[in-house]
Amino acid sequence: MVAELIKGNEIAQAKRNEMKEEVRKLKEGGIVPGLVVIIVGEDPASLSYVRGKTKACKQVGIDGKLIELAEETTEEKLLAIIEQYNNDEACHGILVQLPLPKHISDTSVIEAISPEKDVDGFHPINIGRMMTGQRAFLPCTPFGIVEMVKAKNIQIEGKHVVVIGRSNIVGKPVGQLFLNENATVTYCHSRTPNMKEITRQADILIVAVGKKEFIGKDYIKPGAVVIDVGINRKEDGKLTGDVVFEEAEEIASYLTPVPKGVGPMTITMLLQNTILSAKWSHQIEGVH
Ligand SMILES: Nc1nc(=O)c2c([nH]1)NC[C@@H]1CN(c3ccc(C(=O)N[C@@H](CCC(=O)O)C(=O)O)cc3)C=[N+]21
Repeated sequence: MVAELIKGNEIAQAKRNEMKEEVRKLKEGGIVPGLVVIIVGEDPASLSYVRGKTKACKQVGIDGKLIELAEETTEEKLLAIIEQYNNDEACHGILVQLPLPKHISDTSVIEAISPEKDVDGFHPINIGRMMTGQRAFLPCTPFGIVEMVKAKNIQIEGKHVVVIGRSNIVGKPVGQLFLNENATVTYCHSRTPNMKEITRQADILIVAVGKKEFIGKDYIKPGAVVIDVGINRKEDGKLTGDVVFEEAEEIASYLTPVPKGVGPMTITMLLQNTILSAKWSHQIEGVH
């Protein structure tokens, strides 16, 4: 079997074209969705990611503002800037790029963002709302993964989803979202014995371990759907995932590539959340 690729970049582009139209209509009603992206420090990879985010905003007509702060910026100063945008009606979404410098607490920063502008879906209020099935901003990478599986008309209800990884940003919430879609969900992680025995039961295997080409074909049930969330750089500078692509391709039914898989979906769901936030702030209903 040769797996069919789930091309995140194409699904993302189709969604962005629809969003363009949605934003155009909102603007006719005087609403301009606005996103503020804040980065602290000069890490080149992080800078390139946030520039990608503001470029994507422009593509769909969202007013994207990038704030670049020096590495030495104090936590107090960052919190003051967040407070300024919490109180700015033209701003519907605030994203502070992670990781932050060591002298700034991620938790303090995430909790300082108004839950109504937390388009990353990282605030404990949004995590709680997601868990209890209330209206919430869903975290972008997990949300994008569900959307790309749905775009391929792959059934989720009743399927066994195995998540490898338990980060707050990807692993934990992606399992929750698939549970909300009526899947049976199992989590594996670094302390799981006999991991292969579990992952080989997965109908849908979601790999978010952060280790280059860690998952080979021996972890995959023939015909499984494999979602590779990893982004790692190889010695030759090329990007690769947490899955050995050529091996997974031989055995899976569907597979996401890296790059052009989950990454572009993450950014697209950020745009989606910003548009939703603009609607919700004007009491316009909008669904995920
Ligand atoms: N507050 C916050 N929110 C985030 O959503 C967030 C963050 N911090 N910190 C870093 C991670 C990483 N992340 C990516 C999003 C898209 C691509 C992406 O589009 N990647 C392209 C390739 C890009 C390239 O060529 O380097 C692809 O996979 O095709 C990658 C990485 C969002 N993150």
